[in-house]
Amino acid sequence: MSQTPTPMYRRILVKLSGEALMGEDSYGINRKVIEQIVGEIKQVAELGVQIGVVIGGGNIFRGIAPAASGMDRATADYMGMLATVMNALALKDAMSKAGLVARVQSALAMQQVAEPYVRGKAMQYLEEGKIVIFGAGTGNPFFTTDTAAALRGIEMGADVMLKATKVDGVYTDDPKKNPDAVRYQSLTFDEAIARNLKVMDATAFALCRDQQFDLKVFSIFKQGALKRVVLGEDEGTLVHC
Ligand SMILES: Nc1ncnc2c1ncn2[C@@H]1O[C@H](COP(=O)(O)OP(=O)(O)OP(=O)(O)O)[C@@H](O)[C@H]1O
Ligand SMILES: O=c1ccn([C@@H]2O[C@H](COP(=O)(O)O)[C@@H](O)[C@H]2O)c(=O)[nH]1
Repeated sequence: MSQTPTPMYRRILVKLSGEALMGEDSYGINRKVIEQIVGEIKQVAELGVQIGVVIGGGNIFRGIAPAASGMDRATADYMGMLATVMNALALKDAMSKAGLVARVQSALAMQQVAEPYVRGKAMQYLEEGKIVIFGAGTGNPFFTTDTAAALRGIEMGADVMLKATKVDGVYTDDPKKNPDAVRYQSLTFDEAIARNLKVMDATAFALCRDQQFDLKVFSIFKQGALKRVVLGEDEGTLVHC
């Protein structure tokens, strides 16, 4: 009989790129992709790891995108936050279909659609083995869902933030734009900030650094990568204090 491997973490906060949900499409949520991502998360849930998820909204709307140009920035940011709630609902639906129990909590009040964010309740769900999806980012304009992920992860007492994105780690430059960029095995938050690495915004890096909350960046499109990260195997880039 094969033994269940021991995870490195008891509780994790996964930041899921909204853009990743598009797959090869130019907008929105690709059904196959969301099912595949849920499959990756399920593998980790089956290890008994407690999982919180913050989802981005870049596949639908960003406050700084061309579609928002000419708009009041705060209004555009609220639209971006609403986009993340749409993604959160789609993710919960896909999780339920895959046999996972998940709850959505929103940082913006919309009681007919999602529970409000209540820290104690979210912690209770995690203890019960339910996956908690945090929608609407921080609930404040001028922030990003990366910062929301750092914030919720720290509030939840998670062991680590796992940034599941389209690239397989942190590079010396954006690997989508610069083919000569080289991947880091690990680096410090101070290095990431000083080198202005755009894989995550500086506010999120600084919050992680100040609260000593480690970050792993890895590709959600690489099969089994999330599980390998959770098992402490060599995968992605570690950003630490
Ligand atoms: N130095 C770097 N190393 C790695 N990726 C980088 C770097 N600089 C920029 N990037 C880009 O950052 C992206 C990762 O960010 P992420 O997937 O979270 O995007 P996002 O804009 O926050 O998405 P969303 O808003 O949809 O959640 C990668 O797709 C990559 O192209
Ligand atoms: O705390 C937050 C989080 C997000 N926003 C707005 O939502 C979009 C989408 O989030 P991404 O992190 O880019 O995926 C973002 O561009 C902001 O406009 C926010 O205002 N506050």
